[in-house]
Amino acid sequence: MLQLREINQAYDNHHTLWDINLEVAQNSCSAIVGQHGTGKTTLFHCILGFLPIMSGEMTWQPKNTLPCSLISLPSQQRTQLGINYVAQGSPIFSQLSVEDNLLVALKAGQPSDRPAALPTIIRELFPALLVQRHQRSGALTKGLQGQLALARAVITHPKLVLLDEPSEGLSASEEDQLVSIIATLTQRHNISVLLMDNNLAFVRRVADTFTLLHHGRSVLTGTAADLLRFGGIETLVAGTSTPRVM
Ligand SMILES: Nc1ncnc2c1ncn2[C@@H]1O[C@H](COP(=O)(O)OP(=O)(O)OP(=O)(O)O)[C@@H](O)[C@H]1O
Repeated sequence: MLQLREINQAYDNHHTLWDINLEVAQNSCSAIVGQHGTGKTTLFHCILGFLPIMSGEMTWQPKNTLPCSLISLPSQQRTQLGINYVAQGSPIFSQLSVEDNLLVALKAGQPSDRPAALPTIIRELFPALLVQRHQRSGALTKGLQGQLALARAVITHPKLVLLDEPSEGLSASEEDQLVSIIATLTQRHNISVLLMDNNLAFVRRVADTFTLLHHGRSVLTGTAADLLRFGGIETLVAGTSTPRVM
């Protein structure tokens, strides 16, 4: 549904992304891994339209629609096409209740005369948030704040959601919940996921495919099972070795 071909990007004269190819399929979760400063955030920002690219093509084609190029579209139009984003650190309105956080996100995505009730996707995927719906959001655990940020992003049924380091700081049980939520999003709700995360154990559990970025280049792609086959990815992602596969 999203296809990137030969994407190049530079901050002034600092060439950051080099000939990046990437595909996110319908009903799938894809992961980008790579050491700090290798260009993961920059790539996300190019997809979201926050940053211009120098060259390359980005084609958007959800199921049963004609392909369109994202390149010339401003970020707001990309959101309207169904591309949503959860930035790092679970961005929420911490002074508002859980329910108000969700309703604000819902109202932002639909005409104001619609009744404001929490949709099924929230009831089905985030039962723990419903239990705490009157709680001040800033008082939630880190894991539930992450769930709330994700719930805000999917409440309007986007087609693709980009997640920045979603497993960061989660306990084992919070990570289990997130794996299950993402599987349900992709398989039952037709919302594909593109995430960046260097927690490779998490990536193996949650993703169908991965792309390894190294110094702004995609040096390895494969299925999540392939992550186990290639030795040394942990040290590469941690920045303590150089890639053997180019
Ligand atoms: N606004 C900016 N202006 C100039 N250079 C930038 C800017 N943002 C990032 N860079 C540079 O671009 C390169 C890629 O940074 P980026 O943040 O995309 O990497 P990352 O893989 O997301 O890193 P991290 O895992 O630490 O978030 C780095 O060399 C960084 O210093």
